[in-house]
Amino acid sequence: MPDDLTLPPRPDFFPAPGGALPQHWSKCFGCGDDQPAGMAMTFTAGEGLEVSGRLTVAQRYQGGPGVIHGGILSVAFDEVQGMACMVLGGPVVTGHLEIDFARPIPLGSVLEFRARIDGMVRRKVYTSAEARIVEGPTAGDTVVATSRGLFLTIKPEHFAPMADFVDGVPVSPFGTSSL
Ligand SMILES: CCCCCCCCCCCCCC(=O)SCCNC(=O)CCNC(=O)[C@H](O)C(C)(C)COP(=O)(O)OP(=O)(O)OC[C@H]1O[C@@H](n2cnc3c(N)ncnc32)[C@H](O)[C@@H]1OP(=O)(O)O
Repeated sequence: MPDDLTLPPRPDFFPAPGGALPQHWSKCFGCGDDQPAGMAMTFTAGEGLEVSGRLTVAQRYQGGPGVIHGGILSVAFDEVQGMACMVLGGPVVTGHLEIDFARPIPLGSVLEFRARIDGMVRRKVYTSAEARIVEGPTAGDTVVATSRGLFLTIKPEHFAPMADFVDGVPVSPFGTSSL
């Protein structure tokens, strides 16, 4: 990470710690409630710049026998770190995402993710996150996976070339941007 990072303020529009975060897009595969094939993750504001997310590891997320697929875990980390960027009040996209898979995660587990912005420079937003199993046979305080992300703030026009392919009507979660 660069040395000259700054941290954004926590804005007034952001929910108080423990408050639910709105979906960023109802059709999102990770969190949308209008996406039947999706992962239906839910998110809560934490202290400071932290957010937490929950994922129930459904049978259909199986990769190796009995365990979560690594790609599904990657989606969850992408999503929770993207949601941590919600404090910025405008859209971001993932530029880089890395995951360390530390422990097997059995199907049926409930995972809790915690993520935060570690710093920003220009349009680059550096994030990190970790996951623990909070329900299931191997639940405990052990960190089962960690991630680092780089998100880029974008102008709403970023998605304009995709207008012909959108399934649904995007809206701004806090009314702070056109996405
Ligand atoms: C309230 C509002 C709600 C919002 C809610 C959001 C929730 C979201 C939750 C959703 C979760 C799901 C989210 C998803 O899944 S988002 C879907 C997956 N991601 C994408 O589709 C993004 C595709 N990529 C692009 O569009 C462009 O490449 C982007 C926009 C990322 C950059 O192209 P752009 O032309 O704009 O920028 P630039 O090239 O001038 O680069 C600018 C700076 O960035 C640095 N750089 C760039 N790439 C990388 C890299 N890979 N590693 C390291 N550094 C990188 C670069 O060196 C430069 O640095 P510097 O010169 O300044 O030092």
